[in-house]
Amino acid sequence: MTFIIGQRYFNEADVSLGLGHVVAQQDRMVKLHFGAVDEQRIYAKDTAPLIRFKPQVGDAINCRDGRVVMLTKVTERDGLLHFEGTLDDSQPIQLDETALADNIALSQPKDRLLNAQLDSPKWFQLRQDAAEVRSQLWQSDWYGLIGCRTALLSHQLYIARQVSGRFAPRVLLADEVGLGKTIEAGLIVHAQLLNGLADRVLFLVPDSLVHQWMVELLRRFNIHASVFDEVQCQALIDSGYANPFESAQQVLAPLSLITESAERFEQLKAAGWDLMVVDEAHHLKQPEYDSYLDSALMFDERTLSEDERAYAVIEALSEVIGGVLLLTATPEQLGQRSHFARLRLLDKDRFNDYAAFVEEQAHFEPIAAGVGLLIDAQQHNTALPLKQVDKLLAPHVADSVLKELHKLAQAPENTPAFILRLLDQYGTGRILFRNTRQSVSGFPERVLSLTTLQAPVSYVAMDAEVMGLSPEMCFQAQQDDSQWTETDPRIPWLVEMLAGLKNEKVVLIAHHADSIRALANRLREKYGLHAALFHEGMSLVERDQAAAWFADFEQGTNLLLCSEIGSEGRNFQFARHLVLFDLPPHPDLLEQRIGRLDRIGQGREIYLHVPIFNNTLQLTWFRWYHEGLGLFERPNPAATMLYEKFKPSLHQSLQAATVEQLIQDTREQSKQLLQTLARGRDRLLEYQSHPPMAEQWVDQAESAEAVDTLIDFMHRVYDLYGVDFDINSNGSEILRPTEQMQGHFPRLPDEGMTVTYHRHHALANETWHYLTWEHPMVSEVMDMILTQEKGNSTLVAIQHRDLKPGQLFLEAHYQYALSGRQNRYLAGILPPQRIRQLFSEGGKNLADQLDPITLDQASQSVPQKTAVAVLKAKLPVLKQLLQLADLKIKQQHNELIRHWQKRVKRALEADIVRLQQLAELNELIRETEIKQAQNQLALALERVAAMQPQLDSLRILVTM
Ligand SMILES: Nc1ncnc2c1ncn2[C@@H]1O[C@H](COP(=O)(O)OP(=O)(O)OP(=O)(O)O)[C@@H](O)[C@H]1O
Repeated sequence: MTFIIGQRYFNEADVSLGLGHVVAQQDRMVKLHFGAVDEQRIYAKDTAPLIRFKPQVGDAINCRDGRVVMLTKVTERDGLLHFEGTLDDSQPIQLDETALADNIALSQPKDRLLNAQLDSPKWFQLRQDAAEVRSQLWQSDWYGLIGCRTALLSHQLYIARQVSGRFAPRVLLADEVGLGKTIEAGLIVHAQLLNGLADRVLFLVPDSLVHQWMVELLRRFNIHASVFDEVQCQALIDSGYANPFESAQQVLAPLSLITESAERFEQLKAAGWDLMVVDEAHHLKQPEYDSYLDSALMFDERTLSEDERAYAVIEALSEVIGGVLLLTATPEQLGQRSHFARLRLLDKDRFNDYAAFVEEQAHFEPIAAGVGLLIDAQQHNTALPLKQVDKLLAPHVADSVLKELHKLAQAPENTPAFILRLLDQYGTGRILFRNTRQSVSGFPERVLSLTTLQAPVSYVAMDAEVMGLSPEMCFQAQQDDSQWTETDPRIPWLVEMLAGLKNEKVVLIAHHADSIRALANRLREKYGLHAALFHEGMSLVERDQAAAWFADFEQGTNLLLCSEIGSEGRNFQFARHLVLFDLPPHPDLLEQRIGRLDRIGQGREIYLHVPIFNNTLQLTWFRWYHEGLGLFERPNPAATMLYEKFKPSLHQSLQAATVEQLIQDTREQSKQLLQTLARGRDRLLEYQSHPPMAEQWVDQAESAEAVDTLIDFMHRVYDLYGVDFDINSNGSEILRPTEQMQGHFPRLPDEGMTVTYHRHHALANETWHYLTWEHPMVSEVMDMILTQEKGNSTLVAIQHRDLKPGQLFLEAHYQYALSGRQNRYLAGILPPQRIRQLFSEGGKNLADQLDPITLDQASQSVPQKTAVAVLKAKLPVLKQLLQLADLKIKQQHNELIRHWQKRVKRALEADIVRLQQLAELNELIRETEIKQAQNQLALALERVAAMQPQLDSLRILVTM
């Protein structure tokens, strides 16, 4: 489309915005102002959902100054429409399209009906059904959460539903490795986008995960995030963008893009975002230095390390961006204090005192115990132990909560709601979510396969402490000529093991990229083994190519050699053998490594192959990880705390007796700590992140999918729009455009496409499009149906025993819809309202007596010629009935608006009261959240007051 400033367009996806005009355009973007709702919107030119408004000679058009002009001539000059016409008093007038009113309605069912432009009843029916379905979708709590290509897993659905309904949510998603934080974040973003709670979303991820994120967002969530790197930024600047980040709505960028360039950071900060997602947030390290937010110092390399700068830029961004999702599987990797620092990014006021934070955790235990007793009683269907619970809670909760507890004696069915309230008010649940393997079942067994090897003489000669956990690196640093790969026995051990595993895929991780490079050379040169490599010395594209080569089961390699960066975020669950070529220097890193294979979708047991040198520090660490913490069997939530404590001893070369003591102490303290955590913090976190009732949500979500209704609806759409569809026996359908197609059909490529409506097929066949009520094709089809004129005027015959033949009725459907930004969220409370009127020839409104279903069932189509004849014969009476319909709606208008305002007030006030109550008890409720909710209410009431009826469709019914 070519856009000229001043041209007038409708947004076909939201006609309630009124008639917009082009105010600016640049390269691929166009900006419109919609005067009726005073909003600016920016669109990509090639996908803009805009329809040019082109009135014709004979049309009466409304001008901005309120005058109405009957058009006698329409011409185009320099891209703008010029009109000649007459005013009411027959005065001639000339004007151009810039003078048109902003609130012109798009479809004109009245004109079409009176001009005998009648559509078949099928079109009318489709239009009514689309309006009904859309209204239900917008009211559904599941809208945005069940249309993604993901299995419906209760722990993810629960978190996503909790978070996605909030304004500007700020949370830490901290599920254990591989439990689906990316999926949870994707669901939250998707639902926020669909519900109009966010438009501009920024994803900042480690360099090595950019490609994987891009693919997951697109493949699972239909989110087309634009990937930004330095080259892309420069290209956009060269093409005229002052700020490259303003060119796209959803941006995915490596965090390094802004930590390495002050200019890019400032641009990103100025680009305005609703929501920011930061992956692998454990890398953010709060600087100790005070004025680190000073932008001149932030980028001075002498002041901050890379991880500290990462923290500083995210802190600066989180001060200007409302919604923030931080993702990390290992929140405590750098210790409790650094965990606290990340919570501080989400809420500075709340997390300003570390000592208080630590102290607070101690009170979680009695509350968790109380919640536990209630949940147990629920699950086993036994009497609620109210006295016991009262005793536990009384010292820690408000009196109002205890009162509610006592009421459960009379109304035990309110227990689940009470538990939720308790969790909501007395934990970190609103801000921190963490699911663990213990609370989410179905993970594979881990099988440890340990091989102890004699260290080569050259290693033994080195000082154990200096040698550390990667002896080969230490050796190499001291040698010029000989290579460690020539003597290291791990290599022949590896080759032999690989030979035994034949066609299995194997991931090998070592701490250093140099170890990986040397190992790859040796395997290739001496043994003819070609492995894929994945390390920080490679470009992002090279890494993605290597991962893809490894993932290819037909022509790919079976061995992937990764440095530690391969141990984060990547999906390698198609493999089940992991070689730990060395041990990482932190228990969380070990968990990250194992998590590449031990993640959702694994399905089979995984094998951990660990070669360890006797008589080295490696053995001490192995025993400490294994016998002390049990880390090769399952994650250990106490590991970080114990690491902090025992770190000094672990780094020393130790006598055998001291090692035994160290391991015994670790084991005992781990046991105690785990028990304490399981009673307090972790238990509460577990309930908050995945309460038992979440299981039922999966069933609810499944029934909200309404797959059969969708299939029926889409089949009618294909029939009417001329799209060819073939149903296959494998659960898919093939859609193809045809010559008979009625204009453009959204998202249907010329070559056709394979689709499925079923989740299990969609998960198994990633090349098929997964059509759901939330899929862009389906949403755009509904937009198309509801905004085009087709189906807004029809005539049918009806045969019904209660209705005498020869009568005529006029059915008019008016629609009231909210307009403006966030209308989707409000639309959840007040979806587009349809007012139906049904008049007899005598002007009696029979809408309540004759419901639409009865009429639909009794109706038959009428040949076009007959319909036109009836219409002509009844024109005078129809005109009167149309006037009557308008009059009636005007009479009801104020009453309707008041009624809807009450409804909106009731819903939004309940939210505000709940937040205020929570704020008294739980500091995690932010003042801004309450203010936002109050502003939202004021805005909503204004929006409701501004609603105007639009005549949507008309049907004439003639009885036989
Ligand atoms: N609901 C789901 N449906 C289908 N696949 C899923 C689902 N949840 C997770 N997965 C798959 O499981 C793997 C792990 O999920 P994800 O990457 O979201 O976990 P994570 O917690 O972010 O992992 P990490 O801690 O390694 O960053 C991915 O391959 C993901 O696609």
